[in-house]
Amino acid sequence: MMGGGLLEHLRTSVWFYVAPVVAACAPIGVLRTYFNQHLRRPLRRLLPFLDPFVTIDITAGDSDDSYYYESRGRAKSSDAYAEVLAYLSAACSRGARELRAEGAAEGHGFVLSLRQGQEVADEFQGVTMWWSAVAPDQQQQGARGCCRLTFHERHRKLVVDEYLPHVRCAGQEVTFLNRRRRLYSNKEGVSYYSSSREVWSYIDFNHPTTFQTLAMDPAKKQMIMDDLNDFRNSKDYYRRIGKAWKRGYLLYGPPGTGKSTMIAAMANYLNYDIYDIELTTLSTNSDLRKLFIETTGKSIIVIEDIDCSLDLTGNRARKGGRRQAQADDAHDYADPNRLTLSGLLNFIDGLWSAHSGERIIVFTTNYVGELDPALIRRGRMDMHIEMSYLKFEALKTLAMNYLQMETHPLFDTIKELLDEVEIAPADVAECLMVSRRTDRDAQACLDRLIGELKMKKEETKDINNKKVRTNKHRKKAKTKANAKRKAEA
Ligand SMILES: Nc1ncnc2c1ncn2[C@@H]1O[C@H](COP(=O)(O)OP(=O)(O)OP(=O)(O)O)[C@@H](O)[C@H]1O
Ligand SMILES: [Mg+2]
Repeated sequence: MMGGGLLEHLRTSVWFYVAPVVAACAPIGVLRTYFNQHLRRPLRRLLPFLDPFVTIDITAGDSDDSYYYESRGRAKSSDAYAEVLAYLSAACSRGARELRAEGAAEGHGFVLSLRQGQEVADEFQGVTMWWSAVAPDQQQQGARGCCRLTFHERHRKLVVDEYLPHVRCAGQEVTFLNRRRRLYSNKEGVSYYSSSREVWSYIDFNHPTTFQTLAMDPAKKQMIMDDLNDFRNSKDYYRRIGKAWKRGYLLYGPPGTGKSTMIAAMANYLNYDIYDIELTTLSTNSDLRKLFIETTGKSIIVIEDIDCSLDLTGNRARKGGRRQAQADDAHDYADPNRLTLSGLLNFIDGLWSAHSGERIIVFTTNYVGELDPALIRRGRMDMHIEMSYLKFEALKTLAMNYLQMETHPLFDTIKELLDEVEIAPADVAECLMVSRRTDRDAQACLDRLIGELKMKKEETKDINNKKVRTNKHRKKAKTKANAKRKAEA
């Protein structure tokens, strides 16, 4: 009765006839506004019941927007996109049927990635995630392609808190392994306002040396490799104890014993870049500071022949006690217009704490005794490695490198000679160099080495004889002088 009354009432209203016409003719925009204002929210609440899947797009970025992102503390989206692509390439592309191949930065291999439109599934903690490579929308100007992740709503927390960080981390690792490594050298005329491009120049680093080809005591070699491994895997440890993630190595020994070769082996072992600092081209502490700031993580910073680099050696030790040295430090560092030992120490200790990423610093020297103890104390240079003259075990490595031989009848003679003679690996390497690898050539190389060792033995004998003669002479002269003094008394 009441319903009939209402209908009657509406029929008398003009809107009863006009409203459907208005609705039919209403512009789509009006309907859309009505939908957005009144219907969208309730429908969205219904959506998870109908479609429980969530998607996240990681978009290809613009290489010019780095300042924007860095200034807001966010990673460039292109970085994240590249990392996701790298991750997918390594982790999931085996399951995909349509792939894209790009030449790898090193070697003759290819890096595979998903072709646009391809989908792959990835398992993480027993949960399946779906990835697809989405092509940019051709209709939209400036649209970019993206990697789209789809997962069930109930795994949202797992994806945001654990899966995506895992993807980025693994992607960074793959990108790092695929990159070309670099050997940087500092340019001249660095100022504090120079950009990183003006501070460092680089070439690709393709040194073939590995720990396997490095000739030295096998136990010592293993110890160094273990130490590097521990360092590489100790991110959490360094964070827990509140120290910068860095480690210092001092390599010392006579010329040609493999100090520079060891640095190349370290870089190859860790897959790090090398920053080679030539201190003599710098004039102030600020220049040095700038150089350090512009290094990246996962790198080895090298200062070769530190004993020859400016006046950074034993001055402080000679000047007086510890107190005097500290006073000198303060004075030196206060003077930014000079390059000083205290400036260098300060950068090694302090500056890195502010840097993220692991760094290794290596000093090399031929004269360890002449260095200021402050420069090489434990904590600054954590490990002191002596690169010594060649011993028989290390010779076997060189024989393998140069002649591809594990043993030879002449090895016994060589072993005996090596026990008596000091010879640098570089000199032995010279003897073993041969253009053709026939047995006859190998024999000739070993003969050459034996000749060289015998010659050195004679030289050593001569030197020792001379020393004995001089000592005898000195002793005689001393006794004579004492006797004369006694007689006079
Ligand atoms: N321990 C070693 N193992 C393998 N090769 C070596 C070794 N030491 C030297 N060599 C060979 O000798 C060459 C010179 O060695 P390297 O430059 O590493 O010596 P260094 O100790 O850095 O000398 P310097 O003190 O003069 O800088 C290397 O290119 C390498 O071929
Ligand atoms: Mg060297």
